[in-house]
Amino acid sequence: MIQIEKLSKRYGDKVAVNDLTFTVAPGKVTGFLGPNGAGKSTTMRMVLGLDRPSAGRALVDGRPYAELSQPLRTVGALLDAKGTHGARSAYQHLRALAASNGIPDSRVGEVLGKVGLSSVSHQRARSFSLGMGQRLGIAAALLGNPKIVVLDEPVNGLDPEGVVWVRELMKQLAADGCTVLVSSHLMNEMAVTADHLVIIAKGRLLVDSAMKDFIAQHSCHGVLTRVANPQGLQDALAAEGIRNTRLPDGRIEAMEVSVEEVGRIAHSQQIAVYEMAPQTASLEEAFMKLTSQQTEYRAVLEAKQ
Ligand SMILES: Nc1ncnc2c1ncn2[C@@H]1O[C@H](COP(=O)(O)OP(=O)(O)OP(=O)(O)O)[C@@H](O)[C@H]1O
Repeated sequence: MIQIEKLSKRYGDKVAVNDLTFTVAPGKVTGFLGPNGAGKSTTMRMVLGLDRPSAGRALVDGRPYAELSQPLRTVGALLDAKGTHGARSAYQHLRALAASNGIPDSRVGEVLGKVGLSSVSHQRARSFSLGMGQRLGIAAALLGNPKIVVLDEPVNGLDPEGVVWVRELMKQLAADGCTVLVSSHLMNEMAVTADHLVIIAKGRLLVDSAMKDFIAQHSCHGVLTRVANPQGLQDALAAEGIRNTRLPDGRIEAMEVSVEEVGRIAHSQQIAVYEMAPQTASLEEAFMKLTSQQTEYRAVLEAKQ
């Protein structure tokens, strides 16, 4: 388990993390989301003892990271994929990490196989692509067979096959009882990976909820329909208690209803239907809406003259 308790971090005048409290439970993948500059990496760095909190504390397995005697055996982390010694081979890099944490050499070959780098294990890490570097970082995180895994943007730079692999790996770790904290910018990716969701913006907690509750609350379904008699359809929908609006182009948007239901209602009124399309507001949109007022860095598109 990871416990974040009233955690804050200031850099001079800048408050990067602001009075954050949440718990990351075992047996689940917890997605940690927020826009650029929200404070995700800073929080993870404090969990891993790489940054000192200005206030509050972060506990790993009930203790601050600094008090763990063989930390890689308790918590594995992927923070910066370029954090490897470029002149070393993948094998040498992992062997050095294993030696400093009392982990047998045999484990190095195992994790290299697990992340698919066995065939390049003697190449210098410097020659690795971004995706291979991510795989090596994940191998390092898994080296000590830890019960807690912290991954900062693990799918960054991975090809689609790699993205699916990381997703399955995290689910497997959670199924084995591990505590998995994974940061991302991508709400849709988290929706299919994480069981629990923590969203922060400007260092503050916005959402701490089961993923299924967040999805139920924020993905709204509707149907867009073009018919011969818009007013007739609107009246019929309203008579069945279905919220709807007429768009400027005359199409009817019905909320929280299926295509089949709207089709049945139109048919019952003998209204000719020319077009129907299901509408789903994406979770990505919900995430952007939630964080839009809280975004630290936003690109400004210049209007065309
Ligand atoms: N060492 C530092 N010195 C000064 N400011 C910092 C430092 N590290 C982070 N910050 C600032 O703290 C804020 C939070 O940064 P952080 O990297 O934790 O955000 P993030 O959510 O991980 O962002 P991203 O998604 O872009 O990686 C940012 O405004 C950042 O500029």
